[in-house]
Amino acid sequence: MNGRGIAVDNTIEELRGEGERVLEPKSAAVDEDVYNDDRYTEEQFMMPWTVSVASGYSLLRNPQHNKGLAFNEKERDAHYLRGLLPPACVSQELQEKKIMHNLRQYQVPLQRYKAMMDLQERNEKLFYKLLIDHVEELLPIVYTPTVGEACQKYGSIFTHPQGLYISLNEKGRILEVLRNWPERDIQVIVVTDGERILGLGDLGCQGMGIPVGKLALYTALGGVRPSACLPVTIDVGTNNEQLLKDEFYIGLRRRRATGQEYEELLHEFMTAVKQRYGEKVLIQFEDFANHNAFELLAKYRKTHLVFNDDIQGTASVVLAGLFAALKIVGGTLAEHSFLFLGAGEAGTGIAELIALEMSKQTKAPLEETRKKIWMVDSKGLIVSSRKESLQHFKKPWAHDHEPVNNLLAAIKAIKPTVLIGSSGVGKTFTKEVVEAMATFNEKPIILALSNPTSQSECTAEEAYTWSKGRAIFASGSPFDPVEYDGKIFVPGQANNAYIFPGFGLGLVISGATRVHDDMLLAASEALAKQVTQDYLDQGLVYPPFSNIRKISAHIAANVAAKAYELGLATRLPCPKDLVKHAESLMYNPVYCSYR
Ligand SMILES: NC(=O)C1=CN([C@@H]2O[C@H](COP(=O)(O)OP(=O)(O)OC[C@H]3O[C@@H](n4cnc5c(N)ncnc54)[C@H](OP(=O)(O)O)[C@@H]3O)[C@@H](O)[C@H]2O)C=CC1
Ligand SMILES: CC(=O)C(=O)O
Ligand SMILES: [Mg+2]
Repeated sequence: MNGRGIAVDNTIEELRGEGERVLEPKSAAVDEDVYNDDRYTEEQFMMPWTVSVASGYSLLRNPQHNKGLAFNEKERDAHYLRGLLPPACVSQELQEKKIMHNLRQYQVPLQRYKAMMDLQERNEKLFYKLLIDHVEELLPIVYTPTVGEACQKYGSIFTHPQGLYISLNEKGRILEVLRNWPERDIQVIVVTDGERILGLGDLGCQGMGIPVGKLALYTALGGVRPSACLPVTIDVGTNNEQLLKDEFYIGLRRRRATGQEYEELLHEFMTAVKQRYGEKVLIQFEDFANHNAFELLAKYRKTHLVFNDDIQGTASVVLAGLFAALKIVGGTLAEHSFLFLGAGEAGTGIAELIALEMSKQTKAPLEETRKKIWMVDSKGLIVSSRKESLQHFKKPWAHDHEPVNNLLAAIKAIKPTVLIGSSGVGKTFTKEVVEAMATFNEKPIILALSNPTSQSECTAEEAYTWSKGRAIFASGSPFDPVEYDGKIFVPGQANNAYIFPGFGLGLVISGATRVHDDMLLAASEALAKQVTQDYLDQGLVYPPFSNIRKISAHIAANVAAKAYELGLATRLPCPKDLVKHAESLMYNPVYCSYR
């Protein structure tokens, strides 16, 4: 809020008590230095004045309440806006039309990103209205792939802070830092430490673009109120040499803290969050490196409402895509075999959920169903002879087999029906790889999950062309439809953005206190049900994002139902119609009328 307010309010009353000067608006003549700005120098201390009643000039600069030219005549009179706006009064629809027109003039995606972030800071309702009404066009801007570039350049494009930065400097004072955030009723926190931002590696403090983007989707796609969302970046340093040398870098200039120093900061954060916001705040871990991600999830899932989007959200979205894909290619999960390129958070998280679902369907033990799933990491196929040296999360996937040192050889040896890319390395599904998949599968299922687009294992065009139009393809970042052999192929977007907004909404509306794996399965089923025969006929295994709010309501309802069934819900009794209930609670960014 701007410091040149016209109202005297509680804040000022408090300051009055502290013996500070009081603003008297009536005396604010233009030639008078009422704020004493001229008098103060950098060496002297002064109070940063603010007002808390949003009216007049400060109302126009309050993103939650600002409507810009959409303030009507009555509101302009009642709220001291006369003269602060040009005479035209316009509708929200016209504002949307204008912004879309302006956005489309920008050729560079990053310019669109900046324009969207500026809008979010200026007029929140218009930002969300735009995002909801133009979701397919704007998702690639506020989310992958453009958000990746924004994080890489965050320091140079930084104009105003978004979210909460908690660095090692704040150790011992994290609760105090949380109290600095203006909102008290937080329902969802997305937190990163910036170490594995998409497939772009360690971006340190500049990873903030990800929690900000994910939470924008929580609101636009899942209907969680923006004021209930808190983006957090934990800055423990960065090992990215380029950023450490970059004069515009916004984070701590030190190498990453590890071990006890890291754990203590994270523990203080987790404790402070519960203390400040209670038991039912959802903490979504996002884009942590795998050496921390699995441990954080295992440690805090017993004491907090936590969800790792990369491990669990991705698993749920891929399983949903597989449910739909099986309707096209036939067979049950257990009748298929799976090969992953990349055995990290995404890869092993997906594999574990597939194995769990297979085990539920066939009643076979998990150790058996896991044997249908194979993984290749940077050292080749994960096999028993490597077990000793493997990270703990890879061990369940070390099956008996000769060593195989590359993907193509592994495909030829395993003959999978499903190939999933989750290595973060682009262009790894080569022509030979896709052709090999198409040799022994009539309809190979190929998912190139790595983000952003530059890291995608292959493009949609490559998948369709090299498989001669036979691949069932989806990718983490979006690709345009492809024409091959006179037919249009529409690739799906296998991205956890389908899951986490509805999943989180389900937890919030049921008042869930813990996340259970069965809730992930419930989310997958709900999403897969939204893939109609029409979409399947086009080879689409995910519904279009244009229906996402309806989809999210169904996911939320299924997740909430599971929470009630498992006795993990606290908002009792369970509403009769959970879909309607979810829909009724979704944030709707239409302008309010001001008295
Ligand atoms: N579409 C979606 O919704 C999501 C997509 N992703 C994307 O998935 C990617 C991976 O994320 P995540 O699993 O968290 O990352 P991790 O770092 O946890 O895992 C990466 C894995 O890839 C392996 N790998 C790296 N390079 C190669 C290579 N050249 N050949 C074979 N394997 C390799 C690594 O092997 P090693 O262990 O040997 O180093 C590791 O097993 C990212 O691009 C991310 O954006 C992630 C979450 C959701
Ligand atoms: C989509 C996502 O969460 C990732 O790429 O990390
Ligand atoms: Mg992620």
